[in-house]
Amino acid sequence: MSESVVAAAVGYDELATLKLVALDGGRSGPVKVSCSGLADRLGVSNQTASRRLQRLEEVDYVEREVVSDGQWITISDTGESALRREYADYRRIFETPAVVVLDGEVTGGMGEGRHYISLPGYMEQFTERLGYEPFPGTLNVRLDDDAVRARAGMSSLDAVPIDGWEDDERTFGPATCYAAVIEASGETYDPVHIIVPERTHHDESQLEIIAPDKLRDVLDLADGDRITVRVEEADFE
Ligand SMILES: Cc1cc2nc3c(=O)[nH]c(=O)nc-3n(C[C@H](O)[C@H](O)[C@H](O)COP(=O)(O)O)c2cc1C
Ligand SMILES: Nc1ccn([C@@H]2O[C@H](COP(=O)(O)OP(=O)(O)O)[C@@H](O)[C@H]2O)c(=O)n1
Ligand SMILES: [Mg+2]
Repeated sequence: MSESVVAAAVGYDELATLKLVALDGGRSGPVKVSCSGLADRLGVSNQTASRRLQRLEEVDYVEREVVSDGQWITISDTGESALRREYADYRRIFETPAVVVLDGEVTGGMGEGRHYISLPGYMEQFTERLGYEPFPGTLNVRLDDDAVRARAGMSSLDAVPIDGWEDDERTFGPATCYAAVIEASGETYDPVHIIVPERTHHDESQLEIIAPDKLRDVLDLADGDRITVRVEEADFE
């Protein structure tokens, strides 16, 4: 039987039964199951529990050996795959993705990024903590609506903190950097970092990027060009 036919043939009742067999250890080898015990846990009659086990055997999700006081059940690779599909669904529901992909378009800013990035109080930290001296400025990206929502996922990813500091006249706020890769003009470029200054005049819809090079030059970017910024757990050094 093909995988798609099997998937359609087994409903959630059978999957719940398979899950209990797995919890009892059926994934790693034969596990002794009594129909009445299983029926109690599922809240169904003995007959129904027995029918579900038969069904799981018919679609090759389990192998069974019926003995006088119960049955020995082993979950097959196909059965395990079915459980893993459920597992993947729950991971999608509960786990924050380890990759955040943000799409948007290149835009001009207020012309202040250059000033801030050049300040020695920041530049020394960038060089030491990011491993490169950034081009003086921030490439600004106006994020698409769904990217504005997706950027919240960045908070669970690895970040490089940049500390606030002060000179004789004023204080400078801290910032957070996220290692990223950008894709634009059909090319991939890294390392870059998204920089999120704690004090900023931009709202969530704008992303600022720093990199060793002037990205407009190396990637031939102009205002309005599409760009993808991919933030991952991994270190891109
Ligand atoms: C590293 C860094 C530190 C910043 N610190 C401050 C700050 O202390 N106070 C402030 O008003 N804005 C600060 N800003 C934010 C800028 O004022 C502004 O919001 C933004 O970076 C301007 O970028 P743009 O010229 O690309 O539009 C900082 C920006 C960067 C990149
Ligand atoms: N790594 C970088 C940083 C900035 N830039 C560009 O360099 C210029 C100076 O950056 P900025 O942040 O002071 O200027 P705006 O973003 O405010 O326009 C802008 O045109 C940025 O788009 C770049 O191409 N690559
Ligand atoms: Mg900028």
